[in-house]
Amino acid sequence: MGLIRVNKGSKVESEFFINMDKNNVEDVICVFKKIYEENKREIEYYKELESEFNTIIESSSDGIHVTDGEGTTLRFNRACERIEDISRKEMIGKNMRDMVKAGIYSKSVTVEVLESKRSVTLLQHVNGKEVMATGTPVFKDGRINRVVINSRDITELNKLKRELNDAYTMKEKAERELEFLRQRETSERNVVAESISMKRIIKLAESVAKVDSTVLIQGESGVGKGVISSFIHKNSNRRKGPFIKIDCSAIPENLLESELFGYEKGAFTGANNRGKIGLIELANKGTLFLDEIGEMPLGLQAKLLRFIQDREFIRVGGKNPISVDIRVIAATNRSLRKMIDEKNFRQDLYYRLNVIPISIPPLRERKEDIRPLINSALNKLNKKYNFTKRFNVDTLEMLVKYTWPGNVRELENITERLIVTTSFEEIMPEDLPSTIGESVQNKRCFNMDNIKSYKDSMDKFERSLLMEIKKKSNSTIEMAEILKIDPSTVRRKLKKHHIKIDFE
Ligand SMILES: Nc1ncnc2c1ncn2[C@@H]1O[C@H](COP(=O)(O)OP(=O)(O)OP(=O)(O)O)[C@@H](O)[C@H]1O
Repeated sequence: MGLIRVNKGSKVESEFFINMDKNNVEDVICVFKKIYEENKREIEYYKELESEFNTIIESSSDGIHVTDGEGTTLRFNRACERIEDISRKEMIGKNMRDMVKAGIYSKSVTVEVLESKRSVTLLQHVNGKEVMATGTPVFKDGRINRVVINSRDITELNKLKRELNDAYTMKEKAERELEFLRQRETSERNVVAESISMKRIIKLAESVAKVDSTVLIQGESGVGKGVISSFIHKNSNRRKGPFIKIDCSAIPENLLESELFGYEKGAFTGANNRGKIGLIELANKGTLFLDEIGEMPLGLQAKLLRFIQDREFIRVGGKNPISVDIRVIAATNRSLRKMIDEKNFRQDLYYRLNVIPISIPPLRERKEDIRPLINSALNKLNKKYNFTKRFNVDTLEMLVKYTWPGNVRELENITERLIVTTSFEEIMPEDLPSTIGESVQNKRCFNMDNIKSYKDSMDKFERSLLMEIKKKSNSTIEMAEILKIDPSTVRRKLKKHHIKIDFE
């Protein structure tokens, strides 16, 4: 027996022990002794490279999915698992054509790459998610050897896109509605101007609208100072800008300054800590309507005067002046001249405001406007309540004769009350509140100019008489006693005139 040592190959140093018996080989023992240092380093390098490669693939936040040339999954990184909500175990070794057949994927980018033999990007639906995937073929010897797919979950992105689109649509809708409401308001709120005085005011307002001069509108409460002021705005070049109305009498004195001029953060205790924009700033590029200017506290009048002179102001607690581009319209039902004499209104402010004075007369001085105003209110309210009510001629006559201390606002309120509280289509004089009936001296229930026939007049008289007596009675029996007729006759006549038997 002898041992022969053999060195074989260039990479591995090995020893062969051969057991020989008379020239015959009995046993061969082979011992691989040593790997060449050089090869060992090479293998370690490849191992390290593979581990680094795996780490990169696993740490990618985009999905990386690799299939072979048949579309069978070889690799499926962690991001893929998260994005597509499928575990690696379920994917490795599965063919993508089968996954589409099983309905897990809506379509497969791998299949499309294999068919088209080029890079493909498409939107896949996987487990209810929207996944944007790009597949790239890797060629070897002219054939596709691998398909590498990058995928990204765009469900969230699409959701945000949809929300953004919805927001845009809503914004456009709101703008259109606003425009529609503006137009409707102008047409529905057509300013009634039948009297010569109102016609003159409208003409003046139209020419004033073309310039930016400050306007002071004076007139009793409810005559339409607000209506004329918004008419000026709507007919001016600022019509697309804001129309900001400030009712100086409605805001408490201690809040008026910060409401008007705004404040900087920490300006006073209780102030919003981000500061607040004032109504004057909000009116930039538009019109500022200072209603009830007579109620502006004296202290604030000085600051308002400075603002009107320079179109610049400083927020409460602020340092830097802010400039705005606005037209100012002020209105009052008080005599500012008298207030100046009483030292309650600054004379210099009055002259700054009174550049273009407009004085709206009360309704009692422009009776021609009453009828069209009633008709306009009636149409508006009939539309609002879906009614078809109308005023009886005598009722209308009484309304025209009434002095309307509350002016147009009172007229609108009474019209609304009558429309809502009366049961019949035609609103009769008896339906009017007693204040109107009493103040209109002529208490006739019919108009001498409007007699159709004897019967019609007698009918009107009878109805009117019944309504008046009913107001004074608590039952049909009481009515019968006053009228000295039978209660059954009273009931029959009430029925004939459609008067409700509704005693409390
Ligand atoms: N000429 C008019 N045409 C149509 N409606 C009018 C007219 N004048 C006034 N009105 C209506 O009368 C009501 C009162 O008008 P407005 O508020 O403009 O009066 P005002 O003088 O500003 O009142 P206040 O002094 O109380 O502020 C509003 O509903 C308005 O639409």
